[in-house]
Amino acid sequence: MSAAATDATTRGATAAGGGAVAPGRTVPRVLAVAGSDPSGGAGIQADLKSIAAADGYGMTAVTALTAQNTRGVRGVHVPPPAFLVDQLAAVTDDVTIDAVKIGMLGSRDVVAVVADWLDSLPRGATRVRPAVVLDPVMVATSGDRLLDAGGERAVTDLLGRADVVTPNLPELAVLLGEEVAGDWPAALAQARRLARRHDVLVVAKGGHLDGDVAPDALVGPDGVLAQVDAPRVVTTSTHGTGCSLSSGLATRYARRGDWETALRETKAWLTSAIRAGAALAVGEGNGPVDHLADARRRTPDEGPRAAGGVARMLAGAHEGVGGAELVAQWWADAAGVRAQIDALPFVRALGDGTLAAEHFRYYLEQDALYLREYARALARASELAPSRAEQAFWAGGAHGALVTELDLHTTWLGGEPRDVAVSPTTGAYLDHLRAAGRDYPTLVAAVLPCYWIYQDVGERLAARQHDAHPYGAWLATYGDEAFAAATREAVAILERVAGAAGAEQRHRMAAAFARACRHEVAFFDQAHAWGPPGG
Ligand SMILES: Nc1ncnc2c1ncn2[C@@H]1O[C@H](COP(=O)(O)OP(=O)(O)O)[C@@H](O)[C@H]1O
Ligand SMILES: Cc1ncc(COP(=O)(O)O)c(N)n1
Repeated sequence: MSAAATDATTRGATAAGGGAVAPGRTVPRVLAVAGSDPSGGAGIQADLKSIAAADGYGMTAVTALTAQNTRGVRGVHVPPPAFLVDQLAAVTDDVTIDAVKIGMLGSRDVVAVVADWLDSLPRGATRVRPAVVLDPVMVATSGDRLLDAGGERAVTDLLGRADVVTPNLPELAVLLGEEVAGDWPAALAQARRLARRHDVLVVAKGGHLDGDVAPDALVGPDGVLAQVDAPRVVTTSTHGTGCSLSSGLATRYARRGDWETALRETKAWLTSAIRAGAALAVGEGNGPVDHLADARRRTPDEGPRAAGGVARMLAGAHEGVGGAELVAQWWADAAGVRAQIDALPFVRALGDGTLAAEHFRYYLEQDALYLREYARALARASELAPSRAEQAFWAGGAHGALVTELDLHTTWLGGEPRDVAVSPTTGAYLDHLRAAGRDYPTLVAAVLPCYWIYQDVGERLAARQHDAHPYGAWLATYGDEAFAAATREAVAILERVAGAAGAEQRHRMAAAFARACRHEVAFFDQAHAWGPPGG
């Protein structure tokens, strides 16, 4: 590659994005009012894991105990409803609740307790009423009943007390007194009828339909507000998907304040959790999803439980897996974070042109700080590179970051970047690059996601460019072929280095790569998480 082409390389511009809790806001305090599943995949157990995966603080008021596993429900015990009253009062008297998820209720008496409790929650200006997501659980994935007949009728009374309701298709039909929808348009029409009848938002879920796509949609009284599609995962690990979706949604709404954003982020996370479920090898029937799969990948070097990519990668080290195969696995394991980036408010607003100027400026200023230090990491890679070609490649990348890219920032910012403070997100990413030190393979793995994820997300953003787009010229830089070529070359270097590395070294590389991917998400989200309010 020519020096000129390398100059255009590092990244057409920058990255930004998330996961972290926004400043000034606390970790959302989320209460699940639901039943217990001792096998851990559904009910309050799924809720606590989902809330944790969404960075929330989880609490539970237990409505019912079930004796169930992945194969079916053997028994249901509903404790005296008066004790649920006590549980709800104990939490409410002491804790400000940001969001509530309601799941299995079991019986009509329990529904009545929950209805009364919802009515007692604060309204008005002094204490903010929590957001309420109702998952009207009636039947388990195994086909067993989880709500008695009287409860089925009573649960309709709860609909008007919720902000969002998340029925699966059979539950939607029961709530309307209609036949189960046979296709997606019929499901959307039913969701709209339910939304109208009870003045509530409905999440229509396509999990029970067939086809390559598993669609979900946020539907209001006037129709579909947003449709969120995901690839349908071919798996039997779907025990608890409805519980997990609703509690993840409640937690993310408490943080984001926007149902569409919360649904997009929750769907991206859940798809990745469903994909990872089979590897848990829990049970013989419909197994659970792996709620914490992303978190495990984020810290693959921090514990013996490291699963998924790292486990496969370590196995690969013994089986003589080649560098290209290994790197392909790391990239496949990053599918979840790539979906998360696509779903971020910053990235969506940049794509559709509605991004607030203050948020774009915040991002550019942090990116300028990032690029100065990123260039140092690339220069260090150049210094350590074993061959002249790799030495020249990384030196070209460092030059490109300092000159081509920072010039671009200066143009967009209308002058040299201001002397702003390094944000916690930028600082954490830079610390990660510094931590690779003088270990060439780890350093190569740590700097790679900045090329690759940026190029991957950028390809989709570049396609959104048009003449009247306010960020059109910026989006066009994402489609730069020289940058795509540099990314391919960087990946080829990573494959070579991984191929030559031993098992321990491969472990360190996988960890550095996965962690840098997580930092990319946070970087793309940081203007919304830390920046000024968008106008
Ligand atoms: N095989 C699958 N692949 C991808 N997503 C799925 C799959 N099965 C269910 N989902 C998703 O899981 C969530 C729960 O869906 P669903 O199965 O319809 O509800 P429930 O678990 O309440 O029966 C939805 O977001 C749905 O799209
Ligand atoms: C205690 C309890 N609550 C809910 C469900 C529904 O599970 P799914 O999300 O698979 O429909 C369940 N099986 N057990």
